[in-house]
Amino acid sequence: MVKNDLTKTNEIENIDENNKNNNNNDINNSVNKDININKDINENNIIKENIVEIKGLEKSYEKGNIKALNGIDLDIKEGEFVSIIGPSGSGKSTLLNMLGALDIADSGTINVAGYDLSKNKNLDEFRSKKIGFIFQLHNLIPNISVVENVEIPMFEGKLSSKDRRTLALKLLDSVGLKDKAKIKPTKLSGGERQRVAIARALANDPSIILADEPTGSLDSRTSKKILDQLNKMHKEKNVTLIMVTHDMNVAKLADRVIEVLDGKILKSTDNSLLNDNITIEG
Ligand SMILES: Nc1ncnc2c1ncn2[C@@H]1O[C@H](COP(=O)(O)OP(=O)(O)OP(=O)(O)O)[C@@H](O)[C@H]1O
Repeated sequence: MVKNDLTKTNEIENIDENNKNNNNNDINNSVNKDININKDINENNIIKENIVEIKGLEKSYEKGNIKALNGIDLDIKEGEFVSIIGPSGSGKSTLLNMLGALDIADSGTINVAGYDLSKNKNLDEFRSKKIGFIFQLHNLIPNISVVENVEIPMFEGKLSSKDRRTLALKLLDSVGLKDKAKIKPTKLSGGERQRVAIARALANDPSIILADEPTGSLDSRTSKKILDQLNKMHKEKNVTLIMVTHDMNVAKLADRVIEVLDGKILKSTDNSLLNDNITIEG
């Protein structure tokens, strides 16, 4: 009996010891998990630096009578998808033009992809190497072929003509238009032209794509295709995407929606967690 009791006590002690070890393991695992989570956050912080830093940006037209931007403060992280929304005349396009160095601010600072755009220096280099533009009126050149349009931004680089053509065809393939490469843009539909504009915007492997109303003139089915393309490109290439739109349903697809009013940022809404499993409605 005594022996049995002793054995039992030993067994209970062993079980207790095992439980203690298991509990310690659980605690260690959860501590390790926490450390890993913190490491991810730290790693994310290292990877996702600000690619855009804007402070107190102001821009007036008509000798100061029209205040298009009235003190914009905005940071955008590398690889972020941001939409800018607001009523007509609120300053959206002016802000996008500043981001692409298509216009110069009156005051404030604007730093994009390591270039200080307030300094008015190396802006051609910045535009050709760092930025891809997509406009509502896609600006394709009508009298050259689709593939030649896509090659235009590549002339700044060092690719041979053969490599330019190969890359342009690959980009057209990625937007589903390889078979239209040899025809003139005038023979394409609005949606197809916009997809060519997306391919062309990617041609110089930019850090940032600036899109001004990329679906503005398109029907909802074609808009869906364009938005799918933009989303795909943003996710696969980790390109920072900044898109101006009037349409809140389109704006909400972004990680963050910036609402602009009277040249100022009214509100910034983070959608990144909501949009992880997003499907775009046609
Ligand atoms: N080149 C210019 N010369 C004079 N005024 C301008 C110029 N560009 C913009 N503006 C004015 O600056 C303000 C902001 O214009 P902006 O084009 O940025 O607005 P928006 O929000 O993009 O408008 P929309 O949605 O109608 O395109 C408007 O009052 C506009 O009339």
